[in-house]
Amino acid sequence: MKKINIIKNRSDIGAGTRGSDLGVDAIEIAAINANSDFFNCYEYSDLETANEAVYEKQETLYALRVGKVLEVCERLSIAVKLCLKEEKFPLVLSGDHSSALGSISGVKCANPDKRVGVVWIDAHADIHSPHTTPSGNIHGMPLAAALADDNMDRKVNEVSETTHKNWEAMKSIGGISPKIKHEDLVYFGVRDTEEPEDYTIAKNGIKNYKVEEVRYRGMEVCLAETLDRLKHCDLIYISFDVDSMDCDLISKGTGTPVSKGFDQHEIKQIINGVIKSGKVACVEIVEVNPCLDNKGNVMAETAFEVLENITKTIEEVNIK
Ligand SMILES: NC(=[NH2+])NCCC[C@H](N)C(=O)O
Repeated sequence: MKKINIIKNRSDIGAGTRGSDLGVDAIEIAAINANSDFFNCYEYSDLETANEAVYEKQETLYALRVGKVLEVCERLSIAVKLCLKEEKFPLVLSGDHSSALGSISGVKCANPDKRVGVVWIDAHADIHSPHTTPSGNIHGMPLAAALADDNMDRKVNEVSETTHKNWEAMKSIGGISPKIKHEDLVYFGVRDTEEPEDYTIAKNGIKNYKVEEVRYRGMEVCLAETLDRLKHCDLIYISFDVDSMDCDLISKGTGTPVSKGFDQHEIKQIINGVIKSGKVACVEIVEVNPCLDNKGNVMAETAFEVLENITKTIEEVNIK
């Protein structure tokens, strides 16, 4: 059986609001307060961050702190790759969602000949490039980097030479670019996008299982379709951004909260359903921000509930 390795990546510099670096510890505190020894049961590694970059003067306006985000993604990529090479299962807990580029890169670099699919559970599409971003925040860009797709048809920003150089490096972490294909990406819960994102999603026929669609057509049907869409993929990476959940129902403890999302039971069903395919190589949980929680530590508590539940499924599928 593959051993689970928890990678704690307390990096928040890809977000516009500080505090998601504390998300990992908030989840750990949620576990301790629930009398769970979860975090004492698994091997873990702490990734070195570059959060001091928040104090630097910003020159790369359309990819804020890009040099440092690149550094952290490279580090995470190596950690995930090593973990997979050692036949372990990387369970990644990150701060902001820019980290997903590191995890996807790690999965791909450990398996350069394999086709990697992505299930992205999020309120946001995170498929901007520096050329289209409305904010400059790189947590809105990891998928564009993994797909190596700048969406130049919808270019709105003039990017500087430094931004360009670093963004090109982001697209080619580990020397493989692109890491994934558009048809191997499936969204769940995306409901807060900008026009350039809508354009590229439509142009490339990327499927988004909206909250209403999942409820109307049924989870089973949507999961079966997802696995069918990803049938040509050898491996699957699952990214769970907690803002995919309904911020009015759960909590606002995340950088960019959005209403009308999933509840935690639906999230467990999605993640467990995909894990049961036996193809999942890595799962990541991101964007818990306890500084913004309007209900104490509820977002982290909910993330822990999901984490504990899906870990059981990872172990069950592993045992078989
Ligand atoms: N991972 C996230 N929370 N992403 C939010 C992105 C929001 C917006 N689309 C932006 O690019 O700025």
